[in-house]
Amino acid sequence: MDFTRPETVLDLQNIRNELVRMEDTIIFKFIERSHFATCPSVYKEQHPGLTIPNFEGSFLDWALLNLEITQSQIRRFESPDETPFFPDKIKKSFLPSINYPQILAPYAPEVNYNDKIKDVYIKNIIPLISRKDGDDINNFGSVAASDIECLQSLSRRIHFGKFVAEAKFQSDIPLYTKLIKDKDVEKIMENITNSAVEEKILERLTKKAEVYGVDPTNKKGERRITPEYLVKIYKEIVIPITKEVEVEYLLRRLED
Ligand SMILES: O=C(O)C(=O)C[C@]1(C(=O)O)C=C[C@@H](O)C=C1
Repeated sequence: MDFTRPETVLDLQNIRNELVRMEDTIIFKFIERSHFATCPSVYKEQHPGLTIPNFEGSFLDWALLNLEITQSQIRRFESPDETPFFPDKIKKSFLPSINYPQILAPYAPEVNYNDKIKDVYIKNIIPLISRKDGDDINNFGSVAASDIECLQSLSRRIHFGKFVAEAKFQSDIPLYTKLIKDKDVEKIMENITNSAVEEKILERLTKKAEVYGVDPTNKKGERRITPEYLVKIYKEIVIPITKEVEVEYLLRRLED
């Protein structure tokens, strides 16, 4: 997807193709995380043995924040498809800015579901994809590094809802203008929902998890990711939060 060419970015078919490609990224990131135990200590603030000088948050927060500070300096978050977890703490790059054309509405960076994504990832996704319950002291760094990759992939996928929403708005401006003026959240939700597309996604994910989730040379047929869990994560978390992003983006679309 070329963010310097708005016509390609707002083509709903192109957006959906990009979402399909992101499924592969997310599955492989989950498979990486599945080699480790749940490691609850990584997510606790001020955890004994894992306290970080002059820092209030968890080990994961510290790692994610410091990575984002570095990534912001190489312009990661200038790209309209990237949303930081620490928008107030990232820095300006020393590189010249890339002048991306304005594709989304100016308030788009304020539509940020990363706190919710991080919460639900820790509470609901980690228990489904980890190898076993418990801490694994020697792997805290690897776990945090793997979590960051899972979180950034989920965040990019879910916030792509902004492009979907903009494309849908452009495809029927009179309809969405009316619904937005009426603040009719239910009707907006109904209009952005395409159940056939959702079903196709879940069907495809089942197949992908069956193929990618198992090492074909493993005689025991052990699974690294199960189709049921992957479908559950998409059905109950990824798609619903993407739709929340779409609705929040649309509700503000008539702002000056
Ligand atoms: O493809 C769309 O039209 C979207 O809005 C994206 C998405 C998704 O999250 O994958 C969300 C809502 C639709 O019901 C179908 C799919």
